[in-house]
Amino acid sequence: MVATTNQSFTQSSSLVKNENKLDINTSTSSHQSTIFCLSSGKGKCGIAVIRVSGQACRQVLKDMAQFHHMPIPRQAVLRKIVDSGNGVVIDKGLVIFFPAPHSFTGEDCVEFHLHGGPAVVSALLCALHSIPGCREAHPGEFTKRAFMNGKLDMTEVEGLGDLIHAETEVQRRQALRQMDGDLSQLYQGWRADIIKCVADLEAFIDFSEDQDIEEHVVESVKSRVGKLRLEISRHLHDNRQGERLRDGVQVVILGEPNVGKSSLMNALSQRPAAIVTDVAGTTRDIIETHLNIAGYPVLLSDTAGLRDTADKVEKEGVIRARKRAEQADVKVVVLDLQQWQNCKNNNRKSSITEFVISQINSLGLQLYQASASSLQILNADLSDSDSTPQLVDEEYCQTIIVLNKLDLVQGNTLEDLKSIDNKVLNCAVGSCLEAQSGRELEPNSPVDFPSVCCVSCTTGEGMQEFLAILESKLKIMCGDPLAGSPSLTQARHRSHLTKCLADLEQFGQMTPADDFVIASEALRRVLREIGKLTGKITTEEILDVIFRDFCIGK
Ligand SMILES: Nc1nc2c(ncn2[C@@H]2O[C@H](COP(=O)(O)OP(=O)(O)OP(=O)(O)O)[C@@H](O)[C@H]2O)c(=O)[nH]1
Repeated sequence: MVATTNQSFTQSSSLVKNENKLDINTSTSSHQSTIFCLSSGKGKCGIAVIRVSGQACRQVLKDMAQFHHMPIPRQAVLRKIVDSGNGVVIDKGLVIFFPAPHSFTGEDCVEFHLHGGPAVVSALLCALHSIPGCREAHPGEFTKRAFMNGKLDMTEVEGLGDLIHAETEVQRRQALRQMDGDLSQLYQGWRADIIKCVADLEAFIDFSEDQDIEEHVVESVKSRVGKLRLEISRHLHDNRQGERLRDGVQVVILGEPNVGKSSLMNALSQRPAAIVTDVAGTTRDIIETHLNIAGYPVLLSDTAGLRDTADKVEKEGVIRARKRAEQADVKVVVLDLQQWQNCKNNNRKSSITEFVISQINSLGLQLYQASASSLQILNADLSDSDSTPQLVDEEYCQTIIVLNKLDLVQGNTLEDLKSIDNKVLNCAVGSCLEAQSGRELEPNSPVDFPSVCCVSCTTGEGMQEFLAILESKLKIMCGDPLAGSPSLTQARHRSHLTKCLADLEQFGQMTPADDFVIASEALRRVLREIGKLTGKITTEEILDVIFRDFCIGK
């Protein structure tokens, strides 16, 4: 018998069926109660939206909005809304019916749009309570039902959760893309590829004794698995752009005492978040504030001034500052231009580059700029399945060097400063730092040198330029959520895909002498991991974790 394409297809579809056997029973059972909830915000407002989902919706429409025939689906109708228990009119408002399965949850759904007074809302909720089979929804229960009824997969559910929690414009864009199914499509595509590979391989195992078997089948599977391996590697080694955007970019302000770190923190957050005094060592602990900078979510940290000190409390502050520096996505290193002015005044020759380098050296901070992994991945050739790069997880961060107290620079020193080309300064400082880090730069590598800029926290001079640089660094760290293939956004995804990659790599090491049955089992494990990723295979425990972060009414 010859392993034909058709056989492969037949196997492929039976494989899908087997895969589906792994699913937990996700269909919503018909005896489930009907749920309702206030879906708009609490408190007095113009309009309140109350949603109902489940079998009792038709009864609700009859009893509370006096529909003897069901209204036209998805069309708002103005009705008097009545408490069917006592016949009292609650309010006059819009009623919309979404019959199953064409609703958010996949069940019959009703939406009431009423006046947003607390008494109206509470009267409607009480009236719904009295309808048999109706109860208030738990947090995220509408979405859980949508998931159970196959309306959304797990990544889309997570995208929806992120959309609800999105606080900045760029976060919103990423969440919307995920909710719209871009990530789901990517993972489903990978799953379909693996199903095809398993089918071909198993056809080969079953029919390999026949001389007519197409010899290239195994090689073709290996090559397709190799490509997939590279795609997943690329997706995993994206310098955590999507996760960073979801969780917030860690921007840490570092420097010696008294250089103006807290002043910069206050200027950025536009409030006196940190105490500013002329006493060196004022800030001891880490002070954090959440900011929205050009649509990017930022966790900004002010830290204790870095210096050797005998003071127990300050010492602990310095340890914390250094630890925080290690976790930073963007390091903002503040230097005091008055110190450079003093050098000049004392006739000590020092160019601004020399000053910056010597100051940074004395702080003892690591200021790497680009990760080797990102460079290798960027340069890898997708068409060559054997070129899976060896990935090195290296620190990846961006640095901005802020020369503060510009207002205190005068005379010739100011003239010197103004005559310097910023690009030349960036390159000079960058080259020195790279040389000191002992790393060799690859030619034409997309390495960003630290950016240097001059500001005065007192007068605000240079602050716009600093903000523009910070914005460009945030863009580099988070990427554009709408460009290219969708980003990995959650640690959960990372964990499943890392396991997939390990199994794909194991498969890639298979030799003709190996047992193909064991090799195909590795691919089946990949299928199971992708199933867990998209929620095809799940447990109540995982569902509880995912839905508990949803708000009531969603
Ligand atoms: N003239 C001038 N003074 C500044 C500027 N920025 C900060 N200062 C002053 O410098 C002093 C120290 O400022 P801070 O912001 O507390 O400095 P810090 O780096 O946080 O200090 P530590 O808490 O000791 O680490 C204060 O007296 C500020 O008013 C500036 O741009 N120009």
